[in-house]
Amino acid sequence: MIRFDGVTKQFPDGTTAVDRLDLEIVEGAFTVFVGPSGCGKTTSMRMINRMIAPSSGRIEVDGRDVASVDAVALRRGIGYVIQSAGLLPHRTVVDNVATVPVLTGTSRRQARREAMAVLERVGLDASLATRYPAQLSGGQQQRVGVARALAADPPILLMDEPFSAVDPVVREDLQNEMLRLQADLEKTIVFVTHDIDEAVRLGDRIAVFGTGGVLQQYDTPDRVLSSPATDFVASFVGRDRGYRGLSFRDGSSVPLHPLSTTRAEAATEVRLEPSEWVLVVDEADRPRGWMDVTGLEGVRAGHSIDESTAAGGSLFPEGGDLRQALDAAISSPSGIGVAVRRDGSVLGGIDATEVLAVLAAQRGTEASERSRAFTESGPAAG
Ligand SMILES: Nc1ncnc2c1ncn2[C@@H]1O[C@H](COP(=O)(O)OP(=O)(O)OP(=O)(O)O)[C@@H](O)[C@H]1O
Repeated sequence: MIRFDGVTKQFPDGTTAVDRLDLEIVEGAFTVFVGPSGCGKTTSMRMINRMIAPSSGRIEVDGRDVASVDAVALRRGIGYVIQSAGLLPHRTVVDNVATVPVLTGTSRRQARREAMAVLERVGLDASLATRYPAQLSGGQQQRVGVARALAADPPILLMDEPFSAVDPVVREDLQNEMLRLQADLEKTIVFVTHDIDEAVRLGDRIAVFGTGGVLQQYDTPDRVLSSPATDFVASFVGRDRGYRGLSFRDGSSVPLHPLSTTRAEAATEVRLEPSEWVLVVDEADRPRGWMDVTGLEGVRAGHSIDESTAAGGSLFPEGGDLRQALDAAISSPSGIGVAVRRDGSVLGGIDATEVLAVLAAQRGTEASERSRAFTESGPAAG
């Protein structure tokens, strides 16, 4: 466990970067420090591995004050990943990853063998191992940075904006990889980002920092979105926080309705009223697009299915959440969302108003549970 106890950091020029921080970071949890630029996230993180010393207060790692522990020994148990990956340019990928184990006494051969296994773990092809960092893409360099931090198998991993320099698609890949790794490794991870979406996606717990290094809220992503503790948090998480919060709600009780579908080869046989739509599916029953009367006339006139259908919206995967359900319904040209099985075949149709009814029902249940807890514990107990 990592514990901040009344920690303040004031730099010599008078800037208060972190202001009386109290925080307990749970072992094995993915904790994200989030907030706008300059609010003390990086400073707080760097006080954990003693790269920065607090002006007052105390930081404990596993019950020991970090100020009293040898800094080198402390850092051996704490991996550190930064935005630029921080790789050594004149060493190959495999030797970058093997650096720390070699420094701590593992033979070069053994360290390289282990480095190859870690590279595979972070999703890097073995053929990249002999390249130099400059011969890799930004996303690949970040993976090497993560591999290097993991090579010494530290129980704690600090990650400072590790994915902020890569494009959004690669970034999403890296985030998924991180979630997959963490499910496996269960390290104590502290991750700094200024991107609330990234925080919500990755974190078990989120610490929202505000101006002047004051901690605003420390909570689950769901609670940060649904019950911001301060106006600062509310404005930081943004106007569409309610919609984002839907991704923490189970969509399994959204009603599914039979859908009118047709195979592409039979599309010319379909009968449609002017306001009706039919979902065209392929031979495996997977959606290809929506067709209305105009599209049907097109197919009958010899146009292709792709030319005659409107691309479907996003799909609602079996087992998905309420955000995916609502998005599927409102992004569909027909107004009906399409639910699909794991193999991509059509499962049924979704109505947006029914998704909202499920949300209202879930909220109603939560409200009555809260009021029961309040009555049982008595107003004075809280
Ligand atoms: N060595 C330093 N000397 C003086 N002020 C500093 C120093 N390092 C950081 N600061 C200031 O402390 C405050 C917090 O900085 P910090 O880097 O922790 O913020 P951050 O939330 O991580 O921001 P960013 O996302 O931009 O990195 C800022 O006002 C910054 O300018």
